[in-house]
Amino acid sequence: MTILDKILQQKELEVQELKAIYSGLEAEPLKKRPSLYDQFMGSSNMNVIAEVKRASPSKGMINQDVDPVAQAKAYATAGAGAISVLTDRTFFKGSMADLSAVAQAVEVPLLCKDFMIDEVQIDAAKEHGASIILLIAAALPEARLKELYDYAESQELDVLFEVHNEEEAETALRVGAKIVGINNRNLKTFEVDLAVTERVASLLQQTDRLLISESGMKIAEDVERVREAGAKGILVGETLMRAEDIQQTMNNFRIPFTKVAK
Ligand SMILES: O=C(O)c1ccccc1NCC(=O)[C@H](O)[C@H](O)COP(=O)(O)O
Repeated sequence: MTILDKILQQKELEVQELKAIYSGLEAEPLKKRPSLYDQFMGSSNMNVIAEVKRASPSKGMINQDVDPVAQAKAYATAGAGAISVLTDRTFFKGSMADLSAVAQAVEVPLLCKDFMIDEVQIDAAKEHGASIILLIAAALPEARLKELYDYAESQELDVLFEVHNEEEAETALRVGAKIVGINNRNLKTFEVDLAVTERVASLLQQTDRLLISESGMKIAEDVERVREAGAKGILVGETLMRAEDIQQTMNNFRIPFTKVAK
């Protein structure tokens, strides 16, 4: 069984618990946030989705004792275009409480980073202040992805639709995803390779589609590589969580889209 299978098995249990809490509840967002899509498409610099990530299956503990609010405020001050909060407890040591606390502290678009398999998780994400949810192509059959995509849109949430290979990119196209995250990390083997963005982005080039390259960004050269492939945004967890100087790291990543004469 892969780690993704184990995570999804755990999500089945969590969904049962959430259904007991959320049945019949009409979720309201805590506050209106700017659209991730509009903001990133209109930007002249690489956009960063900065992630609050305490731990992960591939790296173990990253920063378990982080104050998510202080971290998110530091990200926003440093110029993050959006913030991602990992809310999975079992494998990433996050929580919905982290999401709520961050939602009250920052104004930027906010991603509930979890493994969505049911509408009730989307309700919970919205209720805790998220303006974006994640759908992972590898996690569900296409018909179910489409249902959840449409449900999230009906709730006025943006969807980051995550793919890792050409086949999943085709799924993203058929689902009609406007914002596609290309994850450089293979969620089954943990291998990280920026060539994934270069390969998969070529199938998704369309002027009105927003491409985000996810995972494995460490230095400015990594960001230049995915910019060349067509990414308008990057999703960064570990490097920012370990950064001694968040502002400096963010400045290194927020490279311009037009080449600057030297
Ligand atoms: O990060 C993991 O180990 C992981 C394992 C299994 C499923 C998902 C996983 N991570 C989620 C992510 O995609 C990353 O948190 C995100 O893209 C940031 O990656 P990084 O900058 O490399 O921390």
